Amino acid sequence: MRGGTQRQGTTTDQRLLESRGPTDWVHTDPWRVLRIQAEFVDGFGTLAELGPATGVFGSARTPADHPLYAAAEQVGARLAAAGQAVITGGGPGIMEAANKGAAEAGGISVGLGIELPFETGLNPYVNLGINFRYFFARKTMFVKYAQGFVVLPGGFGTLDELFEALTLVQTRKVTSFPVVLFGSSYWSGLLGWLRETALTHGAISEPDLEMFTVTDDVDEAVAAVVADPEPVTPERPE
Ligand SMILES: CC(C)=CCNc1ncnc2c1ncn2[C@@H]1O[C@H](COP(=O)(O)O)[C@@H](O)[C@H]1O
Repeated sequence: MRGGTQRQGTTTDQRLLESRGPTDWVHTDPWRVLRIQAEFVDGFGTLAELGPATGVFGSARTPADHPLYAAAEQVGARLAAAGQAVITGGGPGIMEAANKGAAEAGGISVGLGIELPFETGLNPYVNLGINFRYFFARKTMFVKYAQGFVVLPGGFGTLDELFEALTLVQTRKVTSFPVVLFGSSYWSGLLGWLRETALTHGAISEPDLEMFTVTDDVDEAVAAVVADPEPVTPERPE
């Protein structure tokens, strides 16, 4: 079967060679597939030889004078010192702090940027950057190239990335990622809800709650993702 539609009076190669003319065809879904494909090709090609890496997630809104910015910077620096590349969303706030720590410690500082209507661009501490149009392509890169995650306080974006990692572990799509929740007071409400509501409801099981390390200590956070001696893979109820 042949795909596409023939626009009245023009041919595909004519439209290709036409330098001005309407461009609406470029924006149709079948053509978008090529763009999506290109994002994967670009991402895989750029990151294939990255080596061991940790993802650091957290709020885009944390200001540079906030204690969590300093903590994320230290996390980035210690990860780099331990030979880990640091992968972030390449934006401001916690992402910038982790990239800064990694870059200034001489490490590989990866930023997987995303095109947003309120564009901020990659932060200046990214030394290996890719810009994505599609969140899902970008998220694949996070989970394909990072072997563990340190998640600092954040909003919807951070929660999305955290739960993506946890879902992949829970469903055994990946053997295991060590996941660190940094900032115990920030995460306590969510953890309490998971235990008291989601677990009680039967929506998750006890081992699911053992998938993460909760800490306020930079060294403990880094040790949990770097060493990971006995990664926890939760049992699925039969
Ligand atoms: C000032 C501002 C809002 C800039 C947004 N610029 C961004 N640039 C890159 N990644 C982002 C951005 N916003 C959200 N994200 C993604 O979502 C997470 C943070 O979202 P949030 O602030 O927790 O919900 C980050 O780990 C990142 O991967």
